[in-house]
Amino acid sequence: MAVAFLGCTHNFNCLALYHDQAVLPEFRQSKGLSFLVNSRISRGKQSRASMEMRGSGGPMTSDHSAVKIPLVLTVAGSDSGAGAGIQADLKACAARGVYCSTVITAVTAQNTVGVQGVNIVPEDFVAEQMKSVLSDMDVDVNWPDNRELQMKQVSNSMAALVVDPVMVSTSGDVLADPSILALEKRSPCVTADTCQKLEELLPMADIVTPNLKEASALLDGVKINTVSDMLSAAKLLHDMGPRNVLVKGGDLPDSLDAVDVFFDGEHLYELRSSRIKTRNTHGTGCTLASCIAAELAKGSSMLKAVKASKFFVETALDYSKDISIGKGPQGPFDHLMNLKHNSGRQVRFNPSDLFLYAVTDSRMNRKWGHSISDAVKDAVQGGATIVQLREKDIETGDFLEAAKSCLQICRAHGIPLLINDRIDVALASDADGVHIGQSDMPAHVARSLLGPEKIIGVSCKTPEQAEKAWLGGADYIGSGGVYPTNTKENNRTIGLDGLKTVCLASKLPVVAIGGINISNAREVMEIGVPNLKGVAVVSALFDRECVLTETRKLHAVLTEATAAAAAAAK
Ligand SMILES: Nc1ncnc2c1ncn2[C@@H]1O[C@H](COP(=O)(O)OP(=O)(O)OP(=O)(O)O)[C@@H](O)[C@H]1O
Ligand SMILES: Cc1ncc(CO)c(N)n1
Ligand SMILES: [Mg+2]
Repeated sequence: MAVAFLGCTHNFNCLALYHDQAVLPEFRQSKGLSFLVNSRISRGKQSRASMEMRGSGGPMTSDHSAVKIPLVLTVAGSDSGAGAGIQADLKACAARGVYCSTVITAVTAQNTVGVQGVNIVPEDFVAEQMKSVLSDMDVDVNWPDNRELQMKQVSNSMAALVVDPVMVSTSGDVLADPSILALEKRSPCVTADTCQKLEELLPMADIVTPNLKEASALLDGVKINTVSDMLSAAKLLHDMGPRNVLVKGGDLPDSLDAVDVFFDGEHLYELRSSRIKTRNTHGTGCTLASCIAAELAKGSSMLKAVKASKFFVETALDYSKDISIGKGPQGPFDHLMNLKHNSGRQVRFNPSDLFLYAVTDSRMNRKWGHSISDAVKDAVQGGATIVQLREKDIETGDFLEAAKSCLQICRAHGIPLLINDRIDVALASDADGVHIGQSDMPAHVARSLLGPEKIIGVSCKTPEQAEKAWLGGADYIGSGGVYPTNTKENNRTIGLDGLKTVCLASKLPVVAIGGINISNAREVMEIGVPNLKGVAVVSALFDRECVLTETRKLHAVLTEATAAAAAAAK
């Protein structure tokens, strides 16, 4: 049968799924195995441009109303503790902006202590779930009765296939075959038959992602204790047929880094990230695999998907390193990176605070004989909705004193005060947060220092920087220079187009910055993207004799521009 996925209008929907023995009945021994099938981007049907457009919220389909969403389907086991398995896949895909449907192959009774039981879903019912999803969710599949044809159908209709050969978790729990669990988790924990059946699947995979124990099991028990062993294992696994191999080194003994080895059949890559010191690593493997699937579904190439996914895991582990869920040795982590926000933060950042964003400049204040606190007072009274102290040539002690007095002014008006770059000054003064640039402290480090309640803004000129800011836990993006400016040396101008590109690429609220004043603020607000929340200005307010008057004028321009935009949208 002609496979509709490749030929129909839906062909830039990508599906990822874990296969299981229900569609591969001959894999009976491997009941607990889960396999992830993914998008065929690497096989190159879609144009990258169309994938990117879809990833950013467009384009519309031919009926002009529906927004196409990248899809992932996982076929895997459920983890009642919700750190790994299906639950990890759902959270990882949600965090990556991809829809995930789920076919459940096994239900585990599991928590942070370990796996207490496994209940296998009958093969027929796994097949029924597959049929329900595949016959409906944008993959136009004609579902055959014959199991072998079903397997072919699934393989053909997916854009690519990711196989995560789940057999042994980091906790040491055996997930490959329930009969082994009943035998007190003895070692070797994976049956030869399981490996043999998996071998049959590998040639179909676009990538296989074993951890150290799983790689060893697939290679007849070969010892993998060093990075050099991992490199050899990746090559040997590649000989078993998958297009790409990722040997995950989360459990590598005595390793200061978290090292994974990637092999595409030609080049070997050692992918290193910092090893986060935390008990909360349950489900890193599932998360990595589903994140790779999600990135592929968005149109990424394989290596880029793997790198982005590794960075995602590292960032989420770092964010979650001090959360406490469960009493056992291996806790879950927070894929969406907002649990601490919700439990701790009293007043969440309000994006409308970005409306008129005043950024101070000591040189200008000196020129006009204004003290920092007088300048801030005038800006606040004139209608500034947030203030940032950007003091480049001031002693630390003076900066702290200025921050404290400005904080009193801002608090009295109920508006936030941010500190540029200096996390120490923000902490010492108890300011509301910081604004950081690309060469300052990375957002995720700032977040871990400042905790969940402080506001973090990051300057971004590109969608890639915006993505990193979001992953790092930023609350907003400052994007520019929109126009040329003298306030900042060597600052590349990105123009209104560059601003719009960053806004469209991010879910975060954005404030425009760079050369904005009362004569051009209106055209900035008129670019017509909902997450552009306001303008940030320096000289338009502070390189003027009367800060109060200038702020009032700019406030009026912005109010008019937003009212006009709202009327036009109706
Ligand atoms: N402490 C850590 N800090 C940073 N990265 C880590 C850490 N632990 C694991 N990783 C990364 O997480 C990913 C998953 O690797 P791991 O070897 O733990 O898989 P796994 O054993 O299949 O996971 P699990 O069984 O816990 O779901 C890899 O990219 C690995 O480098
Ligand atoms: C259901 C399930 N799948 C995978 C893993 C691997 O972490 C786990 N612990 N539980
Ligand atoms: Mg692990």
